[in-house]
Amino acid sequence: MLSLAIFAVYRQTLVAFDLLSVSSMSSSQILALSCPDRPGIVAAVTGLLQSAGGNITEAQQYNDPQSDMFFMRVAFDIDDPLAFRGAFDTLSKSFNMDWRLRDASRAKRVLILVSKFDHCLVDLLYRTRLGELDMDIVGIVSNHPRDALRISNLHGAPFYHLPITKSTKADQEARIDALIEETDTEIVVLARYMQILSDDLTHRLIGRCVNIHHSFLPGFKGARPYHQAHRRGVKMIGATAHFVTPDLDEGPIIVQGVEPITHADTAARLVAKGRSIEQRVLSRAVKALIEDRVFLNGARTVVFD
Ligand SMILES: Nc1nc2c(c(=O)[nH]1)N[C@@H](CN(C=O)c1ccc(C(=O)N[C@@H](CCC(=O)O)C(=O)O)cc1)CN2
Repeated sequence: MLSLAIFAVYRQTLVAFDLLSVSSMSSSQILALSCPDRPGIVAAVTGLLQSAGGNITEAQQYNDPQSDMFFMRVAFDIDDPLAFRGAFDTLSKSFNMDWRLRDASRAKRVLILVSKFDHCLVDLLYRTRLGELDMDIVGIVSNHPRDALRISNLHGAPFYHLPITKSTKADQEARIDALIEETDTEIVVLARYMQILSDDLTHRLIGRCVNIHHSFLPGFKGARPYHQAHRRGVKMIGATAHFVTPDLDEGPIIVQGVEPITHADTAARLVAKGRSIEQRVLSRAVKALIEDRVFLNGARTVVFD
């Protein structure tokens, strides 16, 4: 009886090590690609994955009939991602693909910029602490000194107070630019950052800088959108997370959200009601970006749920 028990423990140990050895070999990868549409793209990608021993865990694709562009996102487990990368690089050339492949276990490096209103910053930090947002916050930049420092310390993220005046705007932005390079930032989040970024910087951040605008764009662009909406007598207010481009508040839209309001709501009430919409919309957009679910499609986007 004892020998049976010992054998059972021995067998379980072997199984555990075997599982460990297998799981230590395979890694989870995310492949995101776009290319001119043509027949055979999915077959070619999935066929290469199968021949490389990849196991697909999630896949979405979309062909835009207007732009005639094809978009695909594949999550998969594979033992040798480097070998697959080499083979896929060859395949991608025959389809003129724009693609990226990364290890899903590596959190994206994100820099957050904030000004006076920090409700979106607080929400992003909280959702990161919960594990809802799997991102590596490499720094928090504020041009206002007040609460952002205390909040950053709570999260343990490096805080950079970069004040700005009319005469120091260019220098201040140069320091942000340097920080993006030094920290190897992948995504820049403007969490109610109330400074217009230069054309040069926005061009260099195309497709990886997101802003939360506190209106349902294209309505009420520019400053004080809630007050504009109140004067217009709207019955819905909203928020829009969009890519940042040189054209203020015109960037491709990633996520939007709305809430009803009534005739009795003052402009201040709209500001208060809007905070939770902004938080919800920006966090959804950041989650989509860090999970490689967002694709630029001309002036629009493709966002895979
Ligand atoms: N190049 C871009 N920069 C920014 C964008 C954008 O789409 N393209 N979005 C804005 C956010 N924003 C509205 O959501 C916004 C921010 C700031 C201003 C503005 O007039 N700022 C003044 C300074 C105001 C101040 O000091 O309080 C300025 O920069 O001269 C308008 C709209 C973020 N940046």
